[in-house]
Amino acid sequence: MGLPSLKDVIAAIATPPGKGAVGIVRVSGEGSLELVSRLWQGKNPSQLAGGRFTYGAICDPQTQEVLDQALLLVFRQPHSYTGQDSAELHTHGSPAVLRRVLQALFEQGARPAQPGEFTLRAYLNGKMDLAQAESVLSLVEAESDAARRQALRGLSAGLSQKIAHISEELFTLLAHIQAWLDYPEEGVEPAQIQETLKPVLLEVQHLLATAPAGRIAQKGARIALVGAPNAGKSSLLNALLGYERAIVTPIPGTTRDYLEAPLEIAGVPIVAVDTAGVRETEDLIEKSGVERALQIAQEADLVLYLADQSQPRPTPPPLPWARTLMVATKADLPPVWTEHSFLRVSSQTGLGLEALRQQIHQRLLGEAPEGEIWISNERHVEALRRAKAHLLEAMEAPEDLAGVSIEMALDALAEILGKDVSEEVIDRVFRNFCVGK
Ligand SMILES: Nc1nc2c(c(=O)[nH]1)N(C=O)[C@@H](CNc1ccc(C(=O)N[C@@H](CCC(=O)O)C(=O)O)cc1)CN2
Ligand SMILES: Nc1nc2c(ncn2[C@@H]2O[C@H](COP(=O)(O)OP(=O)(O)OP(=O)(O)O)[C@@H](O)[C@H]2O)c(=O)[nH]1
Ligand SMILES: [Mg+2]
Repeated sequence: MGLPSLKDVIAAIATPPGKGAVGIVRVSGEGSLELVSRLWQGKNPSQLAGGRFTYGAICDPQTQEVLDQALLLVFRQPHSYTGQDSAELHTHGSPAVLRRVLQALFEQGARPAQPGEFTLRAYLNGKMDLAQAESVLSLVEAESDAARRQALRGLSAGLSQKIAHISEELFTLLAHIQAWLDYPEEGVEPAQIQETLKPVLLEVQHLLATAPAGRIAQKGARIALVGAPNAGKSSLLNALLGYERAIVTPIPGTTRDYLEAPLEIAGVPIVAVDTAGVRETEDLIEKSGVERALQIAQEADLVLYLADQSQPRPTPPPLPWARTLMVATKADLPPVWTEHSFLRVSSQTGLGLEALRQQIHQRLLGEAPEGEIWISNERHVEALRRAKAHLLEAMEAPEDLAGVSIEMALDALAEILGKDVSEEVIDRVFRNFCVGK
């Protein structure tokens, strides 16, 4: 295995498959401008200023056939995305054109780029750290505004700066401990290990606490609507969606199987799951619907437990209460019971719906402060957990041993930025990229 060579000229189509207004072929590597110039009719790419477009034609050097009229964008190392000489051919966005252009580049000696290889080069050439490269991938995959915001923050080195700051404090402490151990007679004050580590540990814990919100901003959340038959689950689903997705009738037991519908709340993509009303039943179909409902509630990121406040209060089913929002439905009808912990909502009049949306947003993302970096990457979570464990060790350890734990914490933090990581780690990160990125 091993990482691909940095030396080759690599080429790939950077735009998505299919027809588009414009298609882009990316080329990067030492000699890439010279290679492209053999296909280019127009100003000589080797003499173009970096970061500038020029208009011309792409020609097959073997047949002299014009493949397309195009724009050529040139970058000169180190001032490019990859840090190497690079070029982009902006053609008409036709698969037939793009295929031929790529073919001609291969015939001139370029090789197909592997998934993420342009960004891999950017990382290996020091244009970005590993956490930023991962943000590139997150940004490309972002399907919601919340995800886009988070990824962009990571790409702008938000996390990298935080990690660098924490690491600096640890390096300073380490140096102090070393000095104190090495020159005990020089009057070096003993390091205040616990006092120094406490705020650092808090920062790490703070970052870790953003992980659930970060994951939800990135991937979205599943919300289960659960409650007794006729509680108004399907009606609430429809009200949240703004259209009649689920069947609503006055007959208890209308919804028998679960039903999923996508919606967005405050920029977070959500899958709302309407479920069968939970009750004791001998009906085999309904029974498995009820079992499913309870299962879905256990697996959901958030549960809405619905209870009809115009009817005697039902006995609640077993639910993950820490992740459950309690909703009193049919608030337009006179209440038989009231309870402060329940949010009153009417699907019929829309009363309380906005408050419910806010509560949902708050419960899903509330712990993580807006405007700050949120951890959304499992690799980062895992490394931060290790750093935290080593910091806790260091706080317990005698002075002469604390340094070892601090060093291990530093190693874990460095992994996030991709310093001294194995090829396997790098390979695992870039494997998920698309070709051309
Ligand atoms: N056509 C096109 N659009 C694109 C990209 C691209 O590569 N090509 N990008 C890629 O994914 C993103 C933009 N990111 C980029 C980041 C750095 C450089 C770059 O050339 N940086 C140099 C020079 C900067 C300068 O001229 O001031 C550098 O950092 O030294 C280019 C694009 C989004 N849009
Ligand atoms: N007045 C009033 N009636 C409501 C409201 N929400 C639901 N209903 C009525 O309550 C009945 C049951 O509503 P559904 O939404 O089907 O209830 P459900 O919880 O999905 O019921 P199952 O699928 O049987 O478990 C229907 O007749 C609805 O019209 C509300 O906000 N106000
Ligand atoms: Mg229903």
